[in-house]
Amino acid sequence: MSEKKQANLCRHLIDAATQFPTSLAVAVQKKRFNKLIYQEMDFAQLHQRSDQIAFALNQYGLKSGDKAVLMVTPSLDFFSITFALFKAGIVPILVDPGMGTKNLKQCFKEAKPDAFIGIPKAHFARRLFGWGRETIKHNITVAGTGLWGGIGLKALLAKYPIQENNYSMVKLEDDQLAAILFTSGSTGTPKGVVYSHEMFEAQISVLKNDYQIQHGERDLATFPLFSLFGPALGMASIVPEMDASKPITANPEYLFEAIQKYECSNLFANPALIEILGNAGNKKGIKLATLKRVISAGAPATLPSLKHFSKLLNKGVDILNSYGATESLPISKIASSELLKTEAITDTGGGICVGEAVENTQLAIIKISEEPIENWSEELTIPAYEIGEIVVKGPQVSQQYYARDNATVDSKIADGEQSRHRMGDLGYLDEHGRLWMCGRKAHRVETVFQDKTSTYTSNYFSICSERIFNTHPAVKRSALVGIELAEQKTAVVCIELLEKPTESSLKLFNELRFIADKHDHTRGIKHFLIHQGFPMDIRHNAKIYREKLAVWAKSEIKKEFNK
Ligand SMILES: Nc1ncnc2c1ncn2[C@@H]1O[C@H](COP(=O)(O)OP(=O)(O)OP(=O)(O)O)[C@@H](O)[C@H]1O
Repeated sequence: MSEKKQANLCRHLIDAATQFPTSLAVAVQKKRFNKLIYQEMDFAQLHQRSDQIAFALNQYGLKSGDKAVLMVTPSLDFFSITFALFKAGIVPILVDPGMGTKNLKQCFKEAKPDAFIGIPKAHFARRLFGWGRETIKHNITVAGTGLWGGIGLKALLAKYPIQENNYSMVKLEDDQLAAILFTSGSTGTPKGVVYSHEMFEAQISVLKNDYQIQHGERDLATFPLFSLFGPALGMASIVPEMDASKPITANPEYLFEAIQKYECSNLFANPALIEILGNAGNKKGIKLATLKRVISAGAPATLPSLKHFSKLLNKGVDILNSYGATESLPISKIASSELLKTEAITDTGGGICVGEAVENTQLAIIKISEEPIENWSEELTIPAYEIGEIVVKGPQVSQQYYARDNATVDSKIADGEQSRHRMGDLGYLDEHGRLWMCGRKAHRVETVFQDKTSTYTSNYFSICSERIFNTHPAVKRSALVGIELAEQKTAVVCIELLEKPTESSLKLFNELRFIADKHDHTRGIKHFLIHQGFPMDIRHNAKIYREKLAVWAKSEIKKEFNK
């Protein structure tokens, strides 16, 4: 049973501020007139400033249980405000601005925020698009004035100064709503994931025990949510000058400088950024000798880019590839040295190995289905090596979506006090208990072919089949989509080429058909199309918008048939 009203992850910040008040907690890199400058804050300052903000927010009328959209770029204020919200029991609503204005509007409609805390640009968009118009009562502008209809943070703090620094932090029940984090929406409208302090505590514990993060470390934090864990672990978060919602636009030089200046021991980055840093670093012969650990998360890793990036690291330093989702972060991990040994399996259709479960986490695979499952039973599990839907149970697993009862019913399975979460991802477990990821459930293509005498069915999985075609030397990446053709579901593979084609694509397609026929996971795939540049998510540059691609593929195939 959950303990009564004891939970607040800020207890870790208070511990750090007591034990090592003058250690660096946050450093933010900024570009000013062609120069990189740094703003810093120690643990005592972060604790004090978040107390001041929490107090002022309460005086301004915000109370525990209220919800506040937070659209502030990573900065000293971002850290202070986030910890202030947690201290005051105000629920931060965190969205990825990269998801687009239409999705954002829908998120705010569902989350019903009471307050909006943002930089001027965010307030401008709020007013322009009418975000949260129905419910927002308080507006606070960070790094700007109250021109936007509310109050500036500076003015707020001047108006309500805390008397003595003794803000009494709100404590919640373990499973009470602490934050709402929206998914990135690669398979539909983003969903608000309900976070509790118990989930945050479990994540902190995994970072300490599975990832061995220790007090005194310094992390180059390229992802805002992860950067918040730094101070909770006694680790300094070094935030580089970059747009965190578009990591692929980051300037590698800035990141290298920050790592070197602060002698960072940890780097947290998504696979797209790892690729960019690897390319730039190898060109310049850079060595990142202080890094002891690199954590890659958020999207499937590509093995060539891991190999490339590893050349910048000291011998023996691993890139830890983490698998998880907003609903459960992390679930499993595998070190690059292990992952590279699995390359041959991936290249022949065996999926990507995402490693073993992190502490206190149970993995299971169930039969693929779209039907809700009310109650868990061990009988639902299927044997090792059989591909099905990945199901996860553990203290870091969110128990529900916010205001999305249908999505909750579709993805949670009651199992005692905790629900299991259906990941919407397909995969299998091997005999060592390692998890292999085969693609998203929504991206599988089930084809049925009927002739006069028989019916033939084939199931194609995105990661399994694409990694096979990606081995062709001309292919940069590929994307499997399903289209209706003559009333039959047909698998089509779209191809992005490494270089502009010099000859007819007929030869390439024949070679790809030959490859397809050699492997169980691709046998029967006959349709290929060349695409100039897939529609991708801007955060990861790894998640292909297949729904859009399928519409394009259908029209292209039709054109070919009509020729
Ligand atoms: N290491 C990894 N290897 C392979 N896939 C990964 C890895 N890490 C994350 N993923 C993919 O990313 C998904 C989680 O992403 P996220 O929580 O941002 O939401 P989303 O799936 O992009 O959005 P939505 O759920 O709204 O469609 C996982 O379910 C999985 O498909």
